[in-house]
Amino acid sequence: MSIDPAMVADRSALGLRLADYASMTKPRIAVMVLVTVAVGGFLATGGAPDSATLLSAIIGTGLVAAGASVMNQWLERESDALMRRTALRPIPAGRVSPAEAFALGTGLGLFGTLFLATTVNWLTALLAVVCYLLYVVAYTPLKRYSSLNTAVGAIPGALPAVIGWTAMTGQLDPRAWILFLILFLWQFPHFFAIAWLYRSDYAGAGLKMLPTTEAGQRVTGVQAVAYALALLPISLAPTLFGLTGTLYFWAALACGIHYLAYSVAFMMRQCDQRARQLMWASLVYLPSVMALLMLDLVQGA
Ligand code: HEM
Ligand SMILES: CC(C)=CCC/C(C)=C/CC/C(C)=C/COP(=O)(O)OP(=O)(O)O
Repeated sequence: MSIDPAMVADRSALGLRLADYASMTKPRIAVMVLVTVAVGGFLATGGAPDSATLLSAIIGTGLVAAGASVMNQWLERESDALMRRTALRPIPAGRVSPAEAFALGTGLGLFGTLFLATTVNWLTALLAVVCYLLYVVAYTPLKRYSSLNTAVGAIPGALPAVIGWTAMTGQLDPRAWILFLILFLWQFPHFFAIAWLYRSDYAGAGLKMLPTTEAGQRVTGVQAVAYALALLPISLAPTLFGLTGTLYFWAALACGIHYLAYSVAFMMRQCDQRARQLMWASLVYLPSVMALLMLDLVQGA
């Protein structure tokens, strides 16, 4: 049997296209977002969520978040082309057309919302829509105008935890906002470290981040410390409000001190090396605290 070279070429072209689509959904960030949905679901149910509903919430939110990330890249195709970190993304590199990305981003958003509304509940679908709109319609355009964009972007970054909660209970509960606050505050040192590393890229593309101005550069480290400091007591709130036990309390305290120490080190000497270390510390902190919450909840359930 002979192999048709045209068919092989077609298949590998399709494979490359699907890989491009997948990369536009920012899969590593999406996975972490979905972990926060799961933790929200575990927290709402004392560690014993209905697994079918939670799985539906994870799939649906994943589709909406993926759509939002594609739309973010559709909107930023011109500024992405100007930055070294993003110039090779599928749209600026010319491998995926803007129209195709727009269709994918809106299609995933719509399908994910309908999926959540039919398999989970309407409140959860509504929160996902709010998240999508805040990310795409508020945060992304605001990057051109004000460094306050980070505070706006941190809302859709943190809301998925609340989505996990409402998926399980069908209602909003004040305790769901504890997890929201942990995620909200975590994002500032996370992003200030990243924005420091890419400050000239951002400035060159006309995007306003805290360290893209001299005045902002002077306070980037102080602000990272302020948010890491505020995060410390908030991260202990799950135990203080009776959601988790002492195992979580002490381990979260240790994680918070670790994150704070790297923020302080960056404040004391703002340089690329310490910014990179802080970025890594942020990427250690979040999965650690999420895993600790799960561990404590599952153990206590
Ligand atoms: C204001 C909010 C946020 C901003 C502006 C932001 C920005 C970024 C940027 C630009 C990177 C790429 C760094 C690089 O290429 O070296 C990154 C990495 C990352 N972010 Fe964030 N982020 C935010 C919130 C979040 C949230 C909410 C999560 C998850 C819950 C998250 C998880 C991650 C992860 C896992 C990485 C490393 C993997 C990767 O580079 O794709 N981030 N973030
Ligand atoms: C359910 C739902 C819609 C959830 C949204 C979750 C989500 C994708 C959060 C990400 C938060 C965020 C501001 C990322 C950085 O984008 P960026 O534009 O600064 O990153 P970039 O420069 O790499 O494009």
